[in-house]
Amino acid sequence: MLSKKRKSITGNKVAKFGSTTIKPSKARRIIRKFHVLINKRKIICDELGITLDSNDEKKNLAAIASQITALDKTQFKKGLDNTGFLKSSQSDLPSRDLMLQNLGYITSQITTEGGLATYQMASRNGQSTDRGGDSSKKLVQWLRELRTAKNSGPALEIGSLSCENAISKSGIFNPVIRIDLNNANDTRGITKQDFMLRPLPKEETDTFALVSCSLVLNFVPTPSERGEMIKRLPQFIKPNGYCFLVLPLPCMENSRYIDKEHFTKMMQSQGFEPVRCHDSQKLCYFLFRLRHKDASACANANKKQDAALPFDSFSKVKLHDGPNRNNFCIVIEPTDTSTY
Ligand SMILES: C[S@@+](CC[C@H](N)C(=O)[O-])C[C@H]1O[C@@H](n2cnc3c(N)ncnc32)[C@H](O)[C@@H]1O
Repeated sequence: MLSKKRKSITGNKVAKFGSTTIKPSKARRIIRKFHVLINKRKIICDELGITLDSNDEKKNLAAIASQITALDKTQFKKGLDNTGFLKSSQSDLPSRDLMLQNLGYITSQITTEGGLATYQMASRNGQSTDRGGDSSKKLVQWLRELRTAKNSGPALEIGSLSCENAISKSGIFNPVIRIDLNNANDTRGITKQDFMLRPLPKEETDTFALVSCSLVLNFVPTPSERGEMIKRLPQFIKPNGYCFLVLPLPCMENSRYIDKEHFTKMMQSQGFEPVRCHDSQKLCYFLFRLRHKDASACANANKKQDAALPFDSFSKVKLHDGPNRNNFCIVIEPTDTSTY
């Protein structure tokens, strides 16, 4: 019997991964919800003095559980039991009780909905269906246009969900080292590692011809942590090596605090020059090449060329205003030159 391709009610293909099948619209909802939950949790935990310094969900949940007893277990429990709480109780100035209740609610949502594993399953669905598929196809297309040779050296893919993507199959990079906070998808091909904790390369031979960071920066919870990730990137890349970055289009097109021009200046401050940029319906793709290894030297060189450019650091500055804009932001703290 011929197997029929499954479609959702809107005509979009329904993706199947292992035994899990979800519609693109549901995948989008899960991704959005997870981002909202982890961002709100970070804000509340900062306010309550609860330290979440791990990207390991189990450790985060254990940290909350251990510290909540000292704060107020009753309020936290109220939140845990109260489905739909977050929406109904939003307030500009949440009281401590409200924060604890919200934290309880967020914790229950993250736990019951499967947390990071569910989010990654939804992201994999996104890769193959409504986002136009694997984002590294664009990277490979660009590198072919740039006549990049086969076997150009090793690549590092941060936030990897599959060993079958174009970046791994093109033959341009060898080997492709794939890392992710959670390697639930492929325990052999993807190493469980937090990029922020990956040891810095000691020798240039340990660096990469390409670092790919597709839809990862938007996953990082706070503006300054995103900035720290950007600052780390050049340290892993060979001179003239590439950095491929992908962000959801609204982060670049519709934010109060960032746009493509501003983001490009941030990357330039870290020694990168822009090579390619492309918008699809939902995503914004960037390819940068590393020119200067030393960000402080690069900042000074750029400052001399154009004194108006704030190249040392990028704080939270409103660039665009309007009711329908989002608050996606990246903050780059001044580089501590003593560490160079
Ligand atoms: C939306 S998924 C994107 C996956 C894929 N690269 C793509 O383009 O579809 C984001 C992934 O980034 C991973 N991630 C976020 N921060 C990370 C970090 N510090 N180190 C490694 N992986 C990280 C998350 O675990 C998640 O699987």
